Amino acid sequence: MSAARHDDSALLHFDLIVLGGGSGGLAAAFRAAEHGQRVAVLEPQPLGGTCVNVGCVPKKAMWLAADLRLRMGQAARFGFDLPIDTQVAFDWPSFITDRQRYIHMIHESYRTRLDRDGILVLPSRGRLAGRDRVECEDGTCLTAPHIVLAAGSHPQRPDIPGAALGAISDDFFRWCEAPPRVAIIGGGYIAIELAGVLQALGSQVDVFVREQRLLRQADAELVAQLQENYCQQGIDLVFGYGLKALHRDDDGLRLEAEDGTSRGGYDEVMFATGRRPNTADLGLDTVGITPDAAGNIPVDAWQATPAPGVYAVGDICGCGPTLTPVAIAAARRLCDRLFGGKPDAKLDADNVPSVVFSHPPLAMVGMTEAQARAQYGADVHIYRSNFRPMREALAESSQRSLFKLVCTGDERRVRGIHLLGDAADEILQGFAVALKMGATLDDLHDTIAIHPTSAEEVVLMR
Ligand SMILES: Cc1cc2nc3c(=O)[nH]c(=O)nc-3n(C[C@H](O)[C@H](O)[C@H](O)COP(=O)(O)OP(=O)(O)OC[C@H]3O[C@@H](n4cnc5c(N)ncnc54)[C@H](O)[C@@H]3O)c2cc1C
Ligand SMILES: NC(=O)c1ccc[n+]([C@@H]2O[C@H](COP(=O)([O-])OP(=O)(O)OC[C@H]3O[C@@H](n4cnc5c(N)ncnc54)[C@H](O)[C@@H]3O)[C@@H](O)[C@H]2O)c1
Repeated sequence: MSAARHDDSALLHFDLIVLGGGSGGLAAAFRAAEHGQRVAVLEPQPLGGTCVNVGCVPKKAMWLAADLRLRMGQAARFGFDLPIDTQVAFDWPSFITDRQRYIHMIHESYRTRLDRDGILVLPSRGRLAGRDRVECEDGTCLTAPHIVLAAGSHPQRPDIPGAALGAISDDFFRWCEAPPRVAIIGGGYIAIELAGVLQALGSQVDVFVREQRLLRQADAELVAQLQENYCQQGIDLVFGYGLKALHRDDDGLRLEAEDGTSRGGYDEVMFATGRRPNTADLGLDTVGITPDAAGNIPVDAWQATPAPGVYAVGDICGCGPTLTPVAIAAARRLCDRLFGGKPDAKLDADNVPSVVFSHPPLAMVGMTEAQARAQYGADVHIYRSNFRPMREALAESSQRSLFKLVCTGDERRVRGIHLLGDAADEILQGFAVALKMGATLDDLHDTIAIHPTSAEEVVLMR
């Protein structure tokens, strides 16, 4: 904290206090400081929260390693002197050192920027002690007219006997090798992403899903193609599975199903069964905030909680998809509104693009076919391209890509773009802008294709 900006008499009084130094909290702090505000951030863990420490960043690093492994398996087909489907040894501990060095650089850059902007960071949990007051673990009290709750969420284990024997995604980032046999419980983002990484890096992965399909929020046709690709990669997908209990026996970990069957021999069982907001011991009762049944802090469209002056952003309020850029966007807009003279600034949670970092990645923005049919009935027009990308064809792999446009009306307004395939994670961002601007199929067709790419399929679909 710069002495020039905070004299002793005002040391404990701020314009804004932020609880949580993750994606949303840091974005709020930086934006408020840009607007000349005196800001304090309370964060008991390493800076950056879930995304930087046990989420997006280390996950993407592992995904990149897994992707490289899969590509190396194809190298012989491209003339390299390597056996077909080669399993080059992967030094997991050495990669973790590099991964953590990269994460350390992010911590350092945050620290530099916080110091530069005169933001006070206290390594403490915070607890509301009134509408304008926050208490630190050592009893220090800070006051401010504005408080932002950005304390995030944590992985949730199901309430079954033996649940404590299972790992959660936080544990995955501490592993130093691929366990030979892994069972993953859940069919959402985390289950799919970690299944792909582990299988590529040497584990035999079985995924047990309560529903009859993976990824309930994604378009059903793309999910069917992804399921086929995963099966070809050797991942065993078990649908309609109700887990009753988890035991350890001589063979390792054993799953007991509700239908009486059991499967054992697992070295690790990982729960990827959703997350719950971090609202325990936040002092919400002192300001009259009651979380909803899912544990989310209630907020209106302006991130305001029922307590005047207290706001919430990110996973803790679950408004919009629980994604890093959503938490950041909500925080920046809130601070632009409170301190930046932009009275209309608020999060627009419609048409948020997102990517599941599967192998290959699945990218989506806007409506699925099912959502469009529910809203527009028969006036929905689907365009699709199911193809084998050049790399897979050259490598004689049967992995396929599926790109799909969901359009409505005579003008064929693009309502949804769904891409499963190599580089879909990088392709979608620009097309998401087009969708948000109201592009029609003709607009896509009027754009000259970039050849030869997978991306050109988006402007060539008929
Ligand atoms: C495995 C995994 C992979 C993910 N991958 C992606 C991805 O690829 N792309 C994407 O967009 N999103 C991804 N996400 C989701 C993304 O990480 C979250 O949506 C995002 O981090 C939420 O930001 P937040 O600021 O709300 O919370 P967080 O980033 O979790 O920050 C909350 C912070 O608050 C702190 N805190 C808790 N209690 C208190 C307290 N009482 N006082 C002070 N501080 C407190 C915590 O220590 C934490 O640092 C992933 C999540 C996981 C788990
Ligand atoms: N690439 C990304 O952007 C990315 C990656 C990871 C996580 N995230 C975010 O983090 C959130 C949390 O991820 P997640 O995968 O934990 O949650 P999720 O909500 O995506 O999926 C949870 C899965 O667990 C299942 N489940 C829940 N309770 C269960 C139980 N008792 N028994 C069996 N199955 C159960 C659900 O049916 C679902 O399939 C995501 O929704 C997403 O917003 C994003």
